[in-house]
Amino acid sequence: MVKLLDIKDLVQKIAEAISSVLDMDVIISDCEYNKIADTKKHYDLEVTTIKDTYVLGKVIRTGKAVVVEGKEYEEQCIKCEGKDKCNLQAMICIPIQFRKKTLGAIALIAITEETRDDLLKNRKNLIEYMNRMAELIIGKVMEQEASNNLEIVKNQMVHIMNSIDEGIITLDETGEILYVNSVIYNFFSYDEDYFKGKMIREILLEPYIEKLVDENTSFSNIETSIKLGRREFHALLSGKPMKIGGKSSGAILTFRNMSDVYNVVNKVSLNDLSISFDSIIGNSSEVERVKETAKRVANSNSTVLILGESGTGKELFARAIHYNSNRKDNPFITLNCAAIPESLLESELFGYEEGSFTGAVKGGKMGKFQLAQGGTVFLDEIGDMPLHLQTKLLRVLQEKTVEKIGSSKSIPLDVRVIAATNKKLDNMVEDREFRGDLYYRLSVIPINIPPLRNRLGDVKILLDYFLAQYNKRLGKNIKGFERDVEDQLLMYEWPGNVRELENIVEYAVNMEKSKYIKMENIPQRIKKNMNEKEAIIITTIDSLEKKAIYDALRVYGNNYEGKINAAEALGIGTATLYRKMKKYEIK
Ligand SMILES: Nc1ncnc2c1ncn2[C@@H]1O[C@H](COP(=O)(O)OP(=O)(O)OP(=O)(O)O)[C@@H](O)[C@H]1O
Repeated sequence: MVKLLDIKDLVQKIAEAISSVLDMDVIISDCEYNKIADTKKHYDLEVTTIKDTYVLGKVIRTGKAVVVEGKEYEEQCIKCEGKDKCNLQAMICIPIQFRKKTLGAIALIAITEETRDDLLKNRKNLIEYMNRMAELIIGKVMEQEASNNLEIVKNQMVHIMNSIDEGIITLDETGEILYVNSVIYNFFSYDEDYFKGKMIREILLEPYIEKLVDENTSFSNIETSIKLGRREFHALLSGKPMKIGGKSSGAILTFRNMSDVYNVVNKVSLNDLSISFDSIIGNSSEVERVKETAKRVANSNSTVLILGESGTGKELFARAIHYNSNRKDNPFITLNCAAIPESLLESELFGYEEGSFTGAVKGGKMGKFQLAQGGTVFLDEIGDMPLHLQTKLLRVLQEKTVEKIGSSKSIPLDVRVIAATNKKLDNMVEDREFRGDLYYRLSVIPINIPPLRNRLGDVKILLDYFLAQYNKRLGKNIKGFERDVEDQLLMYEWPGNVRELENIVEYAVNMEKSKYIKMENIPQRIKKNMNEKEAIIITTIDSLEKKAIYDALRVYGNNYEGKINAAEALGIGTATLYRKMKKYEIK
């Protein structure tokens, strides 16, 4: 609530205006007995504070007007200790009221006989006139209140705009900058006034902004940069026209700092996939060795090429390398080169500008390299990358910059590349299916993950690990595998490597109702594998030889000529045949 004290100067002016028109003195008090105005024209009593014992005090207390016809008639005056110094002849005192509350009072004081007579004669008109003056004061109070409220709202708006993470610039309908929030001016270490009054095109020349200002066309998420001096604010820009009462009144631009965009990406990719080397299970010397190499190179920026069959854990290693490097707080972005149609792969990798091809999304798109800024790009199945993109990838790796499709602007990159494949890249290089120069560029640090069948010693620990994992996930308490099940799993060759093992455990834990996993919950192919082994009857070389001789003699006959032909068919000499027939007792 605004107080009269807040508009003291104005109230004093009103008091002086009344005083000079009527040639009387005016004193105005607020409801807290502060003297707000005093014309001091003829009045002798030095009023510094208003006392509630004064007539003014009484009017404030009661909210009712008082007319004093002379000091000797008014109780307040009779009791007043300053009455001897007071040359008051008559007075009209009215309350200033607003929303049924008394905000103060106005006293009109006549000092001379002449003005006393005037005052008393015209008391009705004067009270009316003073009421108008009180209304004028109230009007000013309301104005002040509205302007205070406006100021509060404005301050709140500025506070809100400065507390959000996005940069904001507001424009008038000609494109002149009205307001810039702290994200923008702090970034450039300028103060707000540097921007105010400039035309937006002086700091940012974008066709979208021209269209926004001229045609009220909104846009969103355009990648752009404001360059001032040596600093560059790299952002995703959106713009919306502002309308007040249906009338166009400028526009608002919002800038999402690219590093914040990357952080969001990072948070998404961090969700549940941040892993350490400890979550790579295996105690075979092969796995230990690979882990050791990966740990050692984690903090280097060199490109890593991970080779290994499908399901051996290539992506797991790539993640462990990233999350154990000093890039761990930045994004880990994966792209499976085999899973994306060739036509889309290029734009997924490098991004594109709006309108660069049919079907391009409005506003363009950032490629994986850009999204991984400061972090790591994992290019899975790199062996499936088409040759023309291999050339482009090589350029990106060498120049450490990327150009979006349809743009000639180079964006500097700080990205580490980890590539992986289950193909024999060296053979592909020989067959000219993979560029040799890219192969050498990628395989600065080669890491070979051996297939599970070459480290069957890891199977037991992996089975126990995944059993515990799926018990936890599925809320079960399966203690282990029945003896014959475990024997079979330990002997299986795992063509699908760890992924296959994990899937088998997941299935079994899902299906098993007892405390130990039984044979019936193990896929047929593993049992088949075993059955096939069991069905093979291993025979000795001698018995095979005996059978071959026997069969040949049955075909060619056991006479002299038959034996010559049989020996020839068996690929041995006739003498040898006679010797072996003797040995095997074939008559
Ligand atoms: N040593 C390991 N310890 C724990 N889990 C593993 C291990 N190796 C692989 N896995 C798990 O096996 C599954 C397959 O691993 P991953 O995807 O890393 O293999 P990949 O070699 O990249 O496969 P692909 O070539 O098919 O992409 C994942 O669920 C992974 O967590």
